[in-house]
Amino acid sequence: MIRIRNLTKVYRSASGNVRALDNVNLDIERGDIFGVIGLSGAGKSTLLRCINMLEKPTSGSIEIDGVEMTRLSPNELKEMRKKIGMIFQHFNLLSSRTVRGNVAFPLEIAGLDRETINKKVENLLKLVGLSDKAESYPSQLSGGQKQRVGIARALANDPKVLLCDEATSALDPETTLSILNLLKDINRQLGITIVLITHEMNVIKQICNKVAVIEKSRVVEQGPLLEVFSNPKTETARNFLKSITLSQLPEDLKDRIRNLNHGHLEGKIVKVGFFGEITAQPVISDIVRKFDVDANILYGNIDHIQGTPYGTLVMELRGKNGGVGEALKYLKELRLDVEVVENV
Ligand SMILES: Nc1ncnc2c1ncn2[C@@H]1O[C@H](COP(=O)(O)OP(=O)(O)OP(=O)(O)O)[C@@H](O)[C@H]1O
Repeated sequence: MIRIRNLTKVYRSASGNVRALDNVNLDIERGDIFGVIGLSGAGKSTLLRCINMLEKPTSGSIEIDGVEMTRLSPNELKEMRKKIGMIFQHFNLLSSRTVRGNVAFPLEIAGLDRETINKKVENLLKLVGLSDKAESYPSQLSGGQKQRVGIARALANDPKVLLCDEATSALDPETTLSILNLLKDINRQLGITIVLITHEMNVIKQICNKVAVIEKSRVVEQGPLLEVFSNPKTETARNFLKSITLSQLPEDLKDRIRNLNHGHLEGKIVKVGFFGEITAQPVISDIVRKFDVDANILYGNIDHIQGTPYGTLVMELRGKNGGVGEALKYLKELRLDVEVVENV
């Protein structure tokens, strides 16, 4: 569906050149919800904006449905852009138009007749759950409602692809979830391919089936979500995974750790992040047996990404003759994320 080859983008300015994308290759298939994750400045927005030619690539190829985007004439590009909807972090709505007027806007530009426009707008507002807000102005809407208008407007010309530029970054967690669920429904119901960029692993885990990790202008990992995060090969991917596995610990845990009745054995409080198959292995009883340590579980949580478990475990390990150190080494060899919270 979208085939990107050797895409390079260099911004040139008086203060010097910035290579925002360096030889990027990506394959996005029809029906994918494809997430691109990376830190600030990695090149995510540039990549998204190159897909619909809002930024002109310096070199390389972008094919959408077999059409080479970099070779289109201005008129051909205008037509092709109708097939590519886009939504933005700050919604980019027209403040002087009502919700209805905003959604109708691309249809008016496309030259459709009033009756067709009215009908389409009605259906779109129903799809995004805003039928009762048709006559409201953007300033009268919440962030989540504004993004719903953005989505309805992006879908007006029946696109095949929807590009989402940090679409939930300005929203609270609950609203984020409702917008992500709406995007998932749209993907399923209308068969629209979605490409989204984000710096938040929580967004990726919620809806994407495939992911690319972008680091300093290059795609360093890509593939099915579970494949990439079951066996992350780069520090960047590992850190994104840690952001959900080694998640925030409860406030009272520190007090509980402080109040533990410390014995005379050497001990450590360790936080272990796990993802995937490893949860099926009896790692705790393994370390107890192999290294003659005591394991006291202080906290644990478990969640699922597409049926695959992941989570965090905090435990107190105590032992003698270096047993705790050996146990930690063993856990790391199993590719678990291990962090020593405190020596006790
Ligand atoms: N118009 C521009 N002119 C010059 N440099 C630019 C321009 N747009 C982006 N850049 C630079 O290109 C690099 C990639 O920027 P880009 O916005 O694509 O990253 P990003 O991953 O989307 O970051 P963020 O999450 O902070 O938006 C950065 O170093 C940025 O400063």
